[in-house]
Amino acid sequence: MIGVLGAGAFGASLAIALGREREVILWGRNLTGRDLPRLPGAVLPARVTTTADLAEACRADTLLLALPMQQLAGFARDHAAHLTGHPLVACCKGVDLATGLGPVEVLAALHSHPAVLTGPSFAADIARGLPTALTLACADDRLGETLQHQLSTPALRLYRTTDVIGAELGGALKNVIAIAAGVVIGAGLGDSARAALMTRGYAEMLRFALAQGARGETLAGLSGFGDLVLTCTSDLSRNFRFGRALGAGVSPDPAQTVEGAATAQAVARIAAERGLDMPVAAMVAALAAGRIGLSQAIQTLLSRPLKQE
Ligand SMILES: NC(=O)C1=CN([C@@H]2O[C@H](COP(=O)(O)OP(=O)(O)OC[C@H]3O[C@@H](n4cnc5c(N)ncnc54)[C@H](O)[C@@H]3O)[C@@H](O)[C@H]2O)C=CC1
Ligand SMILES: O=C(CO)COP(=O)(O)O
Repeated sequence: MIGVLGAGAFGASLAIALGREREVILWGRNLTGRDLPRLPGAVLPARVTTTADLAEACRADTLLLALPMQQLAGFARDHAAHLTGHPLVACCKGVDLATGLGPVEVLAALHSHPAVLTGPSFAADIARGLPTALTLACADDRLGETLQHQLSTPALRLYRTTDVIGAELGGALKNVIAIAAGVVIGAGLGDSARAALMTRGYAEMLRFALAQGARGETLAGLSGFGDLVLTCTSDLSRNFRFGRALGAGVSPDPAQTVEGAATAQAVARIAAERGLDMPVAAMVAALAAGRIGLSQAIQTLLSRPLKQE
């Protein structure tokens, strides 16, 4: 039995996808019956049971944590007694603002080798049974292989890596670049500018991740390049839409989970501390926090010194 903790859009979609193949229990703190308010119209398969009782959900063996990144540390701390010892798979994308840690490091006190599931995967697509491929990263490759088989379905193909840092940073950083891509489109700068921004943004992702010990090929894979392309080019992305609203000078929807906004603050701070050049992340952090306006943000990007690619 697989437990999915968090019944927002992504947790619900994973429960639907996995529940087509095997027994799943879906936990949400406000879950009532089988209603999925973050995934309107989606229906849970019969093999998915639902609960608002965390102890009941934690009778499952493997636990998938599909919570917003900035809630993960508090959740792990508050519910350590239920979570400790289970194989844990973090399904969130971001960097914890308070500590600068990724999801796997945040969960490290609860299991010796937490895993992370990341890559190009809109909840709406997953729930409809549309195909995609994801990265399952676990430092313990034997556990990673077990999880890979447990969590793969005919529509969800999981590729395995032991490069946890690379996988989680790819997922975290692509959201920051997606906000910037949204700004470019919202401000009417065009598709060519977006492609340039994505390319320079990818260079930033790689620079930051390599400095934290990631492998370059992980960033070039599903969890980095793959998710960057998806998120920077689709209206389904909340990070892209958030940036597009900023670029168009309208207020973003405050009800949406936009991981890249807090992650940009964390990444910009770490980059400044370590002397890493991350102009796109710094711009997104300043714009999202209201420290600079739109014209200054665009000017910052366009006035970078001329240098070798
Ligand atoms: N929606 C998507 O297409 C995808 C989302 N993700 C990632 O999944 C993570 C979750 O995102 P979504 O499910 O989309 O967000 P969401 O906003 O749809 O749902 C978040 C859920 O977490 C619950 N929650 C928030 N704080 C909590 C807490 N302290 N304790 C218990 N429950 C809490 C909320 O009640 C809500 O049900 C994010 O890190 C996101 O980047 C990853 C891939 C795709
Ligand atoms: O991570 C995602 C797709 O892989 C979802 O992106 P958003 O959080 O921007 O909607």
